Amino acid sequence: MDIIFHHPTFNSQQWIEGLHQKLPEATVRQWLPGDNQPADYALVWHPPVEMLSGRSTLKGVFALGAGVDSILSQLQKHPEMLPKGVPLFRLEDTGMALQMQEYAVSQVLHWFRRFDDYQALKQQAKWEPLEDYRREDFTIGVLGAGVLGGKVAESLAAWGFPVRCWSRSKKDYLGITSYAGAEQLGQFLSGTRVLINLLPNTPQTVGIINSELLNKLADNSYVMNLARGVHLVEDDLLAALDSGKVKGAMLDVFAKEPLPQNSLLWKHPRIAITPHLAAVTRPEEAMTYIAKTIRQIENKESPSGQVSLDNGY
Ligand SMILES: NC(=O)C1=CN([C@@H]2O[C@H](COP(=O)(O)OP(=O)(O)OC[C@H]3O[C@@H](n4cnc5c(N)ncnc54)[C@H](O)[C@@H]3O)[C@@H](O)[C@H]2O)C=CC1
Ligand SMILES: O=C(O)C(=O)CO
Repeated sequence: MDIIFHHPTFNSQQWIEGLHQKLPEATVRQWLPGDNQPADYALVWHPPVEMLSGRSTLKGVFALGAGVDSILSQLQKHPEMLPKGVPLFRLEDTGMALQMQEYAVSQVLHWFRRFDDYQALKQQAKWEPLEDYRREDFTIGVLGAGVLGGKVAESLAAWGFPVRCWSRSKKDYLGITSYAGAEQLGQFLSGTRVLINLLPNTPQTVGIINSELLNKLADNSYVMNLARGVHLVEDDLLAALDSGKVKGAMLDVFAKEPLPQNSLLWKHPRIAITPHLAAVTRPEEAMTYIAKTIRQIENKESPSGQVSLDNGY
């Protein structure tokens, strides 16, 4: 079995050795330009078109992340990159859910305990105890309740917050109110105090966090974007912060990354920023999942994690 690997920043040797340990029968090699030798599987992130083009003998392509928007947009321009019938897989959790939970829970608690307000008071050297927020006024809404959003919702419910989620179809997470489809988006937003975005980037979700949506949230709401920058209309967020509708935002992802130096987001006192690291690929867990999936494909079983090209995620 031959496996080719390409990632613009990962340590290829670590992956080649790690995969070989988990799949001793496999020959794993870093793909280099000009290599058109046979391959059964390809592990990729931002692959050059020529790496995959015409490889009709592939049994599977693995994206080395959870979001497949960049590879799907490349495919739109170069459909020959994924020969017909070759399944595309993505990383399902593989250690990312825990990272997302850490990120979301710590920030929600930061807002809930009013540390943002105390930080502002501290700037003025003011000793001023504020009224506590109540959990019942702190409903959390998770946009996109899939592998990551579902786990984030569950971890916040465990802290006693009222939690709701919104997705394409209804979910059955314990203690979480589930809304589905465009027709229930308004209901989901009404009364939501903290909005956490974990949607995939598809034509249906681009620009979803805009003025119209923000205006439907509870007053003094908070926005956390952990999915993709294109989900959020940055100017609309700035306007909602300035009008007072939104009290604070925590952003991990941006329409343009790295976030340009002249972006107004940097300077806004009520926007916190992290450089797209809410959840990163953990090599050990990712390799375990990929090795398991390859074995399932070889045994003609149906593994989970296959991307639906029709749904776009
Ligand atoms: N900031 C970061 O470091 C990271 C960001 N991500 C982002 O998180 C996203 C979510 O990842 P997963 O939970 O693994 O994806 P998933 O595919 O398991 O979940 C997606 C959820 O969104 C819902 N959804 C999709 N289209 C919808 C629509 N039009 N209307 C309503 N609901 C819709 C689905 O029903 C599903 O519940 C990824 O696509 C990626 O963009 C992922 C990993 C790290
Ligand atoms: O896996 C993903 O989709 C990511 O955004 C990783 O940072």
